[in-house]
Amino acid sequence: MTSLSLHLLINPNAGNGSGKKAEQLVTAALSKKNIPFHVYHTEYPRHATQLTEDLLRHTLVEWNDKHTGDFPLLVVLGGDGTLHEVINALATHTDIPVGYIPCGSGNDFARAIGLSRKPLEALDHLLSLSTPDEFNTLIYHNHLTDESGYLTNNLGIGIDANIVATANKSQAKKWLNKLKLGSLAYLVAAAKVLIKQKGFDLVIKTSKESEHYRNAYLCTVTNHPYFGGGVALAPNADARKEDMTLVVVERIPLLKLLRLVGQLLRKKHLNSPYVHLYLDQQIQLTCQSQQFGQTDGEELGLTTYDMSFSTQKRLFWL
Ligand SMILES: Nc1ncnc2c1ncn2[C@@H]1O[C@H](COP(=O)(O)OP(=O)(O)OP(=O)(O)O)[C@@H](O)[C@H]1O
Repeated sequence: MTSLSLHLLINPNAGNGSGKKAEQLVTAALSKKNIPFHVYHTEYPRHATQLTEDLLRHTLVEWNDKHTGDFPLLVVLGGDGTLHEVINALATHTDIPVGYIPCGSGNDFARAIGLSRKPLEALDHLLSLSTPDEFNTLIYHNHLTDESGYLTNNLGIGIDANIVATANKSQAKKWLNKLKLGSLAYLVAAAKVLIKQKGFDLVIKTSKESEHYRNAYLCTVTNHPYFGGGVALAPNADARKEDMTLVVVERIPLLKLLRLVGQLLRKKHLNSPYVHLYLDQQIQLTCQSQQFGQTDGEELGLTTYDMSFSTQKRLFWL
């Protein structure tokens, strides 16, 4: 078995404080097992990026099964947002493996790859491995700004991103977070913007087809089934496969929309004529009106889009 030295990058606030609890459990278990570890806490948004870049300069190395001594493994304790920052900081270092102990609110990536959301079970799994494994991450390139980004989950334009932006702005989120009811803020935000979100013009292109939607409501490019904390939007998507999944949902009247939400929660939405699914290794989308966007649950703001997507394999210690 590979001997490891663990570098635990912890967001104590993830999952309304679950990060802190996970830290206590994990560090106690590691001390008991005499496994060496170092702890780094994120103190504010984007701090995980900075901490990873520091570790990249001094500590982290590419995977090599001939490595002598303890292999320095970066392990993220946080939610999808913290993992997103780490993966982006290591974007050009795909052979540096990343371990993960999920303790966020949504934990969609963990759900997708079948990783336990119980910290000690995830730790046991991590310690049972002797080599890393490859999973696909998504890369988006924004042709308007010439920027690229890496995703473990999805990029969404429209209602999902509007909900994220509205929840983050709301005063209610602050006190709901204090009451450990942060997820309720998203439900409240959803109720607020479900009708407010108007249909928008969207052009999509894959290697096989192109389509012009005049009344899009949700447009999500994803690597795996889940979004929004366990909603199986693209039930057949798989982070081990090269194909990405694009889901477009059309804006429909409220009653039909509520019915569709019910179908979505029962995984019956793919039968709806208003839901369109594309599986491809090349996806391009253009939206010329300003719409909310989100990447792995983090806000992209209110902007226009001309983006192409591809996948990239990276090593995870999972
Ligand atoms: N100490 C901190 N205080 C406030 N925000 C932080 C802190 N550390 C990290 N963050 C930010 O918090 C955001 C959310 O964190 P994270 O995704 O880990 O938890 P979550 O939102 O509860 O989980 P999920 O994304 O799975 O729903 C991240 O974008 C990160 O930048």
